[in-house]
Amino acid sequence: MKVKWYEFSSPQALARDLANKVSGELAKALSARNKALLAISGGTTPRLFLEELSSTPIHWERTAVTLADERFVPPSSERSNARLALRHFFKNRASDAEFVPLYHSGSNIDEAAERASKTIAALPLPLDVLVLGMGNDGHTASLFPDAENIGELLATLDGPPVQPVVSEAAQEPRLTLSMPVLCAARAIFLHIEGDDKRAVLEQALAKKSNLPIRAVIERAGVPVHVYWAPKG
Ligand SMILES: O=C1O[C@H](COP(=O)(O)O)[C@@H](O)[C@H](O)[C@H]1O
Repeated sequence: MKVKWYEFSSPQALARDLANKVSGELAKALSARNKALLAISGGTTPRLFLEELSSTPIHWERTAVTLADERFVPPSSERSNARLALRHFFKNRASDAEFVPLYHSGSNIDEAAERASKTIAALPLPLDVLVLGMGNDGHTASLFPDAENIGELLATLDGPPVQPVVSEAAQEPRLTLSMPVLCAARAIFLHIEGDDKRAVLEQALAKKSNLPIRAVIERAGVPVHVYWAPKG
């Protein structure tokens, strides 16, 4: 499988190294093009990394930052990935970056996905850098193993860049970047912490599994850099 492992002794050490790698990739993109595109993940793991990244010295004013996935909740909700990004990333030097949210109010998740797709389609894709997370069930972005449409989500080769997801495990409906958008990123990092997630990922990589994380790694156009540390 196309993965490169990087292990750290603590979440702090991981966060510093990952922030430097991601800002290095963005700096390369910014020297080749006028604008760089970054997609970050939500959940609980990325806080320290986002804090570190926010202080790195690149041309954030020429960088657009979106999310790999979002929960169908407004930014005022504790569960919002946008809220996490606004609190932990869009500050320090990165306060100059442009935020491209996935959340749009709408009467249902399909309508919200259509609106988010228009926003993402207007960006100069592909993503320069994608930083994924992973849940203990092997989901990444909001590609949940138990999603009603998971077969279609993983197999799709084109279509709208943002897809709606309904899954019991996810709690609320979700918006996720599509497989083609995720897998076309020029650089892909997977940030996981703790022995449980390590075991899930190792299993997904070792044997033929249907887990979404494996599907993304298999289809990605570049090797996935796995950043792991024990839980803090
Ligand atoms: O629900 C989500 O879960 C994954 C993993 O989150 P974590 O809390 O276990 O770090 C995350 O990557 C994704 O963006 C988020 O929406």
